[in-house]
Amino acid sequence: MSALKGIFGLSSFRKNQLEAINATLDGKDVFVLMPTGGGKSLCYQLPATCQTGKTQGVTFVFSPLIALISEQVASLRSKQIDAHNLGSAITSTEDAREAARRLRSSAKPSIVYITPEKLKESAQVQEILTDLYEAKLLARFVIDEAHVIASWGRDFRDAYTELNVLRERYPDVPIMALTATANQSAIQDIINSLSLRDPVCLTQSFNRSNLHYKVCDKPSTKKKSIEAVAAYIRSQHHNDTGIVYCFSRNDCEEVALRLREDYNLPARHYHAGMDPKERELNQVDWLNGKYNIIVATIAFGMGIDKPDVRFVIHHTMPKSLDGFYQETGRAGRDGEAADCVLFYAYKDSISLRNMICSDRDRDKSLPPAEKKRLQEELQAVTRYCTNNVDCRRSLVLDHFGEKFDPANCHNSCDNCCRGGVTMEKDLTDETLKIIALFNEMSAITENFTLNHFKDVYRGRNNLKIRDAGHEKLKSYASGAQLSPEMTNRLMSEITTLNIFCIKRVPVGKWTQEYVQACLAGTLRIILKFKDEGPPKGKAPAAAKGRGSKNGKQKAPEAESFLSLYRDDDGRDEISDFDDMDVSGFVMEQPVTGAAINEDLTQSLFNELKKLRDNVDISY
Ligand SMILES: Nc1ncnc2c1ncn2[C@@H]1O[C@H](COP(=O)(O)OP(=O)(O)OP(=O)(O)O)[C@@H](O)[C@H]1O
Repeated sequence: MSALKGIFGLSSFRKNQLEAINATLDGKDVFVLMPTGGGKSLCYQLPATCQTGKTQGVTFVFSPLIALISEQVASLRSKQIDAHNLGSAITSTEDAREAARRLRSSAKPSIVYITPEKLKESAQVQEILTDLYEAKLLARFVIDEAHVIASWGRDFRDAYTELNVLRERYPDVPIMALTATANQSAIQDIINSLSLRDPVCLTQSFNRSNLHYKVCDKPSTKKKSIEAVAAYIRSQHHNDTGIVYCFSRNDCEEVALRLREDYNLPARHYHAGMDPKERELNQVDWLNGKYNIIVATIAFGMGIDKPDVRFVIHHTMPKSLDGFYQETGRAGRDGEAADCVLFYAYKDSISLRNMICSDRDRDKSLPPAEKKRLQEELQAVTRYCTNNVDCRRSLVLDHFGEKFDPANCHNSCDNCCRGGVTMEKDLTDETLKIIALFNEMSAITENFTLNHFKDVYRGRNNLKIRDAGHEKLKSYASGAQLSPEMTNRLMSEITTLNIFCIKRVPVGKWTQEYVQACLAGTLRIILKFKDEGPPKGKAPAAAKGRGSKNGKQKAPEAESFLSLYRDDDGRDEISDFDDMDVSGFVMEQPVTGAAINEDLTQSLFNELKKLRDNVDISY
């Protein structure tokens, strides 16, 4: 307790911190699962300052990012804690050399940070550890961001999985593993991989009760979408600190510039492609409050610990719910209310999907299993965005295997705030009709837009339909009884399920979007809708009023989902996700409508009919 106050300047422990500290001081292995911003660092930083534990000496912390390490070391040194950075495999800084010298001297540091790669590749580090072990001067090993051990694909870090050598080579040293993102099977993988012995498992809800979630329709042009972001910030968070996440580097720069120049908002950009000095300056200026708003790619995230972030806006949807949780996890770390607003556009999910499938930006193709995993992650986040019924909190937590009672949301997400009675509708028959219509249309027309397809399905009668002779088709108007909202939700679901996909073809400055068939599924299509009643609560604006002049909530200017297809030719600005910050994806050539064998389609159809009662997938 005296260290908590005297060194860290804190008055009380948060949930599970004291238990973790006592367990490691008692020489036990510990697994800690705490939500983002929960205070994991203290669980090992405080014991590192104690010389009363069962094991004495240096605490070694394995951390994935050198930037994160530098910040932690600087923050500990500012508290007069003897912390050092032993560095990464690729850097050999003066700091790292000094750390090695100190570890060999009699004045050993309390806590040393290192990347797993450095341990794997440096004979010198291995030698130092062996010497310390023999002298009984290793207090504990700490594996921060331990979910990396259980991650695969792009997040895979060979050296993380090889941390099992710690238990093999230094069996008497207690290990603590910490993470904010792991479901039950990942937890087990971590425990097995590190050979933790009868670990004290301290897990708690992933729920961040002070974060308020909302999804808004993203306007179809960049200008309008930036206007919507600016309107939201000005009306809800004027003068507040926040982060705007964009997918591409170009977007970051443009959004920050427009916010500054057109809306007089103090914004700067941050992405991995910037000059490192300028990037660091923008980060430091934001941390110090010189600018309130940072417009960033996901390069800005893990380890960002500014307590008073009052809003996180996704100008582009994230690629996964894990990413969404991590990124929104930067908000409200002081425990005060904060808003997480995601601007969703169907076209963004199509662009991201095309990227996952694209060979661009990659030297070699991703293995099919990896591509599939990325697509599934995107499907999950797309469903989160299009679901306007279920509690957002429960949707996010369900992703981590946690059951959350929406009654405990207390109207702090947009869906819980909406009134009305939830109804479930089995739309399997409608899906069959859509597939039938698609087959009839693609037999006489090579390319058609989703907008046009919807018009035919809903039985509209315009010149374009008559010119193509689509009003004469057997399945014309087969969806006439569905509301526009249901039609949109259903079309989105069909695309999410890969029954249809959208082919985007650049035509000069524009992109044409055409519907294509991918595969016919054997699924039941059940969607929930809300029978709108009076709203149950105000739309979440958790930190609403803070700095807002009149406290009135002005809804962000947003267009409806339908408006994305208002231009009948499916025209849209060409996405400039080409400069995204993540590396690579592989493109699967979509099957064209014309290429689909009719017999095959018919048999898939029959299968769908046959199996529909056996498979029940509800969303
Ligand atoms: N007992 C406490 N009382 C008050 N504030 C605390 C306490 N413990 C930690 N904090 C503060 O909470 C913030 C988040 O802590 P920390 O960076 O350790 O989170 P984390 O769990 O590592 O989160 P993430 O996984 O998102 O990085 C920090 O600003 C820290 O100072």
